Amino acid sequence: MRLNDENDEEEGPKTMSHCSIGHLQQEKSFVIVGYALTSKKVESFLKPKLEGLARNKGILFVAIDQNRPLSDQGPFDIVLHKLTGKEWRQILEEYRRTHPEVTVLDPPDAIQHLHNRLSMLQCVADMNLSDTYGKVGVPRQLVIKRDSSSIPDAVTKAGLILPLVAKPLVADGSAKSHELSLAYDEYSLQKLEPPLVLQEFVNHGGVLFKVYIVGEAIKVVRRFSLPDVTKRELSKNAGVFRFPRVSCAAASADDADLDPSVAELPPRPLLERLAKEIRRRLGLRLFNLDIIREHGRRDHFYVIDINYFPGYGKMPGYEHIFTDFLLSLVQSRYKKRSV
Ligand SMILES: Nc1ncnc2c1ncn2[C@@H]1O[C@H](COP(=O)(O)OP(=O)(O)OP(=O)(O)O)[C@@H](O)[C@H]1O
Ligand SMILES: O=P(O)(O)O[C@H]1[C@H](O)[C@@H](O)[C@H](OP(=O)(O)O)[C@@H](OP(=O)(O)O)[C@H]1O
Ligand SMILES: [Mg+2]
Ligand SMILES: [Mg+2]
Repeated sequence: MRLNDENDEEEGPKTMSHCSIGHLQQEKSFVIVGYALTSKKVESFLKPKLEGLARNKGILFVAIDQNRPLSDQGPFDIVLHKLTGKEWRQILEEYRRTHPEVTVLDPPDAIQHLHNRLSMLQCVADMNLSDTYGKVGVPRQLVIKRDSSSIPDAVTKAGLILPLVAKPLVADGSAKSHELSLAYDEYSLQKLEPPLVLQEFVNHGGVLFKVYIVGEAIKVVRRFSLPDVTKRELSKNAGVFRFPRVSCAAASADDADLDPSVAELPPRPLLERLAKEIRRRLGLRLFNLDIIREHGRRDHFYVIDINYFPGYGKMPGYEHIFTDFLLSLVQSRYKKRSV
């Protein structure tokens, strides 16, 4: 591996056909990052600018062939992945056991926490984060495992306040796991198919904060979100409405003409504490958080979603942040070995 990064000018990527991984590894001149990503993710993340910058910093991205044993490939310094399924998880766990020298980003069992919308937010609830900068919680929520006819009673018993956001319990990256609905009355929820999480909708002025985390680096952007629901609207409407992935759209709300009390970013020290705690508690390094501010309560924040290996392509300056992070991982391993 080459640890200096003084020359980080951007350049187009070179393909691996010109040089073998073994040769580069042998010379210990490159950090080799094996990646197992969907083609959609490769397109949005592994852009020419990232590959070019990485190469100039001594990092090479190499595609993992899922049809060949992982141990026969590489050798890798780092494995980067976002694929689902039990089989892939087992392959990675086995690889981690037999290759402790390789950093797998991130460990599959840690990622599993994010595949269930209840366990995803549990660590934030447990944290009970409250300091001079503000308070961070999660919306009150209820899980419906089966039997949709039980929903109206369950909602009343739990004392949840309408409207509710209904989210599939499983958040595995499938299109279905992103099919969310807003319910104005509990009876209409019987139309939906459990397993579900029913979450109180928190008015937040139609803007949310996406907090991207790459190791210790944090970047926050504003995105458009669902508009507030007024008491009047609630009393006049009934039913359950599917809504699109509004905050996932690449359109940023950073330049929009917004009410300053809505647009003000959450205090940096609060986000740093939150991110650090989630990293520690979940053992994750690559994720983002969706955070909203309760409308009219400057210091009250709610985490509503955590995503593993999100769309970093939409994070400003991700190429520099990501490559620095990869180098820091190798450097810290290197230091550990030489003490
Ligand atoms: N409790 C809530 N209160 C207010 N708005 C909410 C709440 N939960 C979700 N939303 C709105 O719905 C959107 C989608 O919800 P969420 O982020 O949980 O879904 P997702 O499918 O996991 O999204 P992503 O594409 O970020 O993975 C949020 O970005 C936000 O606009
Ligand atoms: O494919 P799944 O596992 O569902 O993950 C998605 C995340 O849930 C989203 O948060 C990502 O979008 P953002 O980076 O806008 O959060 C989204 O980014 P993308 O729109 O670039 O694909 C995905 O990473
Ligand atoms: Mg989200
Ligand atoms: Mg999500």
